[in-house]
Amino acid sequence: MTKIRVHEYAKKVNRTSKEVIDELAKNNVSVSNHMATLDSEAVSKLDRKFAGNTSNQQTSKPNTSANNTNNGQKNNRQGGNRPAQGGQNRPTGGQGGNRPAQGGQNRPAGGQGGNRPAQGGQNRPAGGQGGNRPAQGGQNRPTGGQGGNRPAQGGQNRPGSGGQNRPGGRGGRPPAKGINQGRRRYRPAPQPKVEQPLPEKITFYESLSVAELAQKLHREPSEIIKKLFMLGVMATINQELDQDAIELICADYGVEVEEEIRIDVTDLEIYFEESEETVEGQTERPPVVTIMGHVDHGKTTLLDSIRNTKVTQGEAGGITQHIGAYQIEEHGKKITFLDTPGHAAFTTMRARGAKVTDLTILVVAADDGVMPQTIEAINHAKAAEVPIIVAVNKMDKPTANPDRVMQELTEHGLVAEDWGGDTIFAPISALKGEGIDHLLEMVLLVAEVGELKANPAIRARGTVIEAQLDRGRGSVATLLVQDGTLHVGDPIVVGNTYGRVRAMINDIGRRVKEAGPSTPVEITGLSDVPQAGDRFVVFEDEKTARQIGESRAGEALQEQRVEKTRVTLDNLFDQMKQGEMKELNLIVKADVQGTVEAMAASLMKIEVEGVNVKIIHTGAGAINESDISLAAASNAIVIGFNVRPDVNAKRAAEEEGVDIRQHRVIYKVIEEIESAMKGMLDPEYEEKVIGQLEVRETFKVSKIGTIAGSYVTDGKITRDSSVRIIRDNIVIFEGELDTLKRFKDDAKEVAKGYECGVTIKNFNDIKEGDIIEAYVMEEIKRV
Ligand SMILES: Nc1nc2c(ncn2[C@@H]2O[C@H](COP(=O)(O)OP(=O)(O)OP(=O)(O)O)[C@@H](O)[C@H]2O)c(=O)[nH]1
Repeated sequence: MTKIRVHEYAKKVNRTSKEVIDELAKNNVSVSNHMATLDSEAVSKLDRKFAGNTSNQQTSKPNTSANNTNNGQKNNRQGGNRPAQGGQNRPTGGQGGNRPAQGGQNRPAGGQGGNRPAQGGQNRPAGGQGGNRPAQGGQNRPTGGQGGNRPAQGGQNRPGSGGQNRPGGRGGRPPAKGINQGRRRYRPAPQPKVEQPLPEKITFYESLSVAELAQKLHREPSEIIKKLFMLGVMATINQELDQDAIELICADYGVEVEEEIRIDVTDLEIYFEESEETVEGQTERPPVVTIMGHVDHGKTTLLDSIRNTKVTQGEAGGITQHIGAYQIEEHGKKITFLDTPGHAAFTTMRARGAKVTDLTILVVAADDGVMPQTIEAINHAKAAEVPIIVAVNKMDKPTANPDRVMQELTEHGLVAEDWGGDTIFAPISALKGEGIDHLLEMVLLVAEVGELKANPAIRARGTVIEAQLDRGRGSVATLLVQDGTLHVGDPIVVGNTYGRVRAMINDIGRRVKEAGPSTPVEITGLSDVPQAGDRFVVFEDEKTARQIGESRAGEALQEQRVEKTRVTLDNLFDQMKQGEMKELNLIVKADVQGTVEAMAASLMKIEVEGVNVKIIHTGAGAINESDISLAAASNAIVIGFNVRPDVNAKRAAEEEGVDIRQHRVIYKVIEEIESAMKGMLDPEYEEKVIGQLEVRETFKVSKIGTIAGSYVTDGKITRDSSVRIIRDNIVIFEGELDTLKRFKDDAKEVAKGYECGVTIKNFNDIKEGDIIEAYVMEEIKRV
């Protein structure tokens, strides 16, 4: 037998040389040092002490892990050291019990370990692991190497044993991560769910989906769906619930619900609403007056007369600038006049929802009496609910007949005070400046009754009177401050534009630093040119103004794309159904007054439940721009009987989306309105050109006629198309397609780039070079 040295034996039994030497000493074997050789007797003595445990000793030494795995599986002592490890040692019934085959006992000692050098040893500083993994490789994986790569195998990883099995081994991998089996097994045991308490109150905006409601109530969506089901509502998790459903569910849980009201900060109108803050501190403000009337009755003369007599006092030649509005002082009280020619501005502004006028002066020439535009003006003012003062002008003229004016106006609902009515009539001569003072006093009187108030302490808000692009100064806008005080430097949003008030000029061309309620001023500093009638609002800082201005500009662009839904006969019924229409406003124009009256009377008789017909204006003569602007402002339909819209009216109607209906037979008008109100208008069709063909050859076939061998140059042609034959840019025939063939077969349609044979019903005179236009009639969807 070969001799073995002390250190060799020590190594073999995994002890230190010193331990071996000590043991030898105990057995009275004396050795000088670790290099000493041992005889067989000494070895057998040592074996009694060490040999039986060789493997144990090896595995139990954490630092000698390289050897450990070899023996791990059959190592009994290991269990003692590491209670949870190893197949044999599984104290937890679940695992061990489930996997009897796993333990090291079942395996030939060392077999596995031998296959898995990489596993236990190097990767697992805790040497015992080798013992922990009897199932690896051996059982499940015949190839040991593989086993080594799959540290999470086996029952060891089961809940409860996992921690023990993985004393930081696996080269630092978190337990079971990245291993499919392991992942599932590591899932903590399902715990009974603790229900979160219900909230006391929830809020919502417009609607909530089932999932959102569940989240707000801290409940599972399935629970909500069940409840809805019990309430007779079948819902899915993404289904939107309306207010009723939300309230029902919340009532069931005893949770309070509140609908959020969100304010659209970009809607400038909201800043015009009175609040406690704005009402408190309100003081009297000057009235804002417009002047209306028939052509040549003296509007401009009156405006000039007032301005010259009042504004220029002390401001000799002061008016260098015309800003579209001016302010005068009468008896210490100010009056603001909107100096806009005619009533165009008045109506455009109202069409845009701006109410700027507190009262209107209706100028009627005493020598001419009530004329069509006088009536229009009355109707405009009435529709806007603005009080009217009648200025009976040209009283200086010998032909003046104020009584006639009074008489005529009575027919339009304006009855003079002297005659028992409540309309103020002021006889004037605009040219001579007579009666102006009295007129202004009357204005102040009406204003007083109106209790016009504003709060000069708040941030300014108001309306654009006019605006344009000035070469030198950029965007220039005349604003009427309606509430608050406007200052130079104020961050401002005007319509869809914004900026900072750079400079302010008042109505007499002076630079001012601030402008209070009812004051017109011209400002510069806007990023773009606003439109007359646009609202403006001052904001606390420039950032807010910019944000709101920019988002309004974006919205405006969007809106341009989606045309405004004005009432038309086509959408009337829908609007009625949606409850948006209670009154159908009509403007009736006809060739002669008699017809106008007859038509108005018949229209008034139309009875359809839910809607009243209201005729807001009638007149003899062509449909003009003023009719359109009144219609746009009042959401009315214009009916023309034997009259047509003039060019401007046509353009305006297109721009504003006003519906004009032209007829020649009275009963047709009545019928159309009535059926529109009942939602029974016949469908309307629109022609849609779908393709174009070029005739390249023709063939005459007896019995069939002329076949046009054609090439589709654009779009397509379908079997049911109507066709138009165009020769030298002139339509020579319009009719139906008879046959459409590709080679010899009938074709349903032939697209661009293909040839086809075409015959046309009742038309054989087709020639080479003719163009065939194919079109279909499509039903127009009613908006
Ligand atoms: N005699 C007399 N003529 C007047 C009076 N007021 C206006 N006129 C004259 O009537 C004509 C028309 O006056 P304007 O002020 O231009 O009338 P308007 O209503 O502004 O007319 P349009 O701007 O065309 O709508 C002018 O020639 C005026 O001089 C008045 O009080 N007496």
